[in-house]
Amino acid sequence: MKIFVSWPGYDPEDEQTGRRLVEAGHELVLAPKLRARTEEDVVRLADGCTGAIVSTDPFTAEVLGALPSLRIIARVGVGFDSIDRAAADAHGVAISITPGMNAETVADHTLALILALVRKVPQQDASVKAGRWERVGPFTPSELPGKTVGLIGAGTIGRAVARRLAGFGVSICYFDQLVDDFPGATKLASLTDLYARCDIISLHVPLLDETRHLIDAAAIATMKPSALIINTARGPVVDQEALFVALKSGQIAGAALDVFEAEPPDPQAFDGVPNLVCAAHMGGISRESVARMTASATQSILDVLAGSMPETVVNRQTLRIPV
Ligand SMILES: NC(=O)C1=CN([C@@H]2O[C@H](COP(=O)(O)OP(=O)(O)OC[C@H]3O[C@@H](n4cnc5c(N)ncnc54)[C@H](O)[C@@H]3O)[C@@H](O)[C@H]2O)C=CC1
Ligand SMILES: O=CC(=O)O
Repeated sequence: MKIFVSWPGYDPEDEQTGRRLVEAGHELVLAPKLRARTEEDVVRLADGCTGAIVSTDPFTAEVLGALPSLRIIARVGVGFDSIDRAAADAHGVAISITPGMNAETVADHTLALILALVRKVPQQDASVKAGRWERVGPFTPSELPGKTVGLIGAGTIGRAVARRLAGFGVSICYFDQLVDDFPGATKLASLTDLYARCDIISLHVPLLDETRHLIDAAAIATMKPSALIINTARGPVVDQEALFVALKSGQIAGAALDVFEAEPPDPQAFDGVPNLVCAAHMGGISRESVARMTASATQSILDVLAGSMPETVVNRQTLRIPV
């Protein structure tokens, strides 16, 4: 069977991944490395394929309707908001993810972004390289002990972030309707409460209808002027335009974005936006996590196409047509 591969971490010669698929009799259809693929790109490139190993390519209802051979989409990662689950259920397309394989990586990245903001690392880097030696002044950093960190979403990644923060002398609170048991962190009854109390607000929710633009102009207006926002969840959880307006006016103190409303973002959007640290959706990426996730996605493809339904398939209970 033909397997569409657009995940950039895929090595067709690797013994744990590409070679295993070929040895099992499958043919790899390697997508060209594009900055972003449109729905038309996916339909054209994955035409006739039975499996797909992907990152954030759009698998909308239209795309799924146009790819009738497809039986499994293996999402390398955990957030599968780029795949229309209801349409996949209706068309009998299994969606697998790689649970728990990049959570610690995202938590490391979140701490890196928090520390970069608090310690003003990017500004110091630019200043030293420009031949300056500014130690006390506008770039004087702050410190973490004594600060209050608010986690929105206390699932796998939120908790991994909290474990790391435990050594920094901060108070940790969180908002997550589904989580009551979170030793070392205080549950808050509302987001309003969290915005009012926290110095650092870190997002760890999936992108859902109710989390789209969770942080908007109205939410930002209730935060402390010293607040820092860190988004390693999904770009549309934050109203990016409202955030940039707030940073420019000094309504809040800084932000770090690993994810953007459109990826890759238009660099012109950053013009004149101060105290913004950016990364290229790198939260879940490390040498180690890429190897783990790619092997897991490969295994899911092999299992499903051999007729079994592994636990990595998130819609195994709701598929309306058996794969
Ligand atoms: N930047 C990156 O590379 C990566 C980003 N992610 C993103 O991080 C998200 C979280 O991942 P996990 O922690 O593994 O997911 P998870 O499912 O373990 O935890 C998510 C938590 O969010 C909570 N939640 C859902 N809606 C909420 C709301 N409206 N308000 C407050 N809490 C809410 C849930 O109850 C759950 O406890 C993923 O869905 C994905 O979008 C994940 C991996 C890598
Ligand atoms: O964005 C990455 C993921 O694992 O989700």
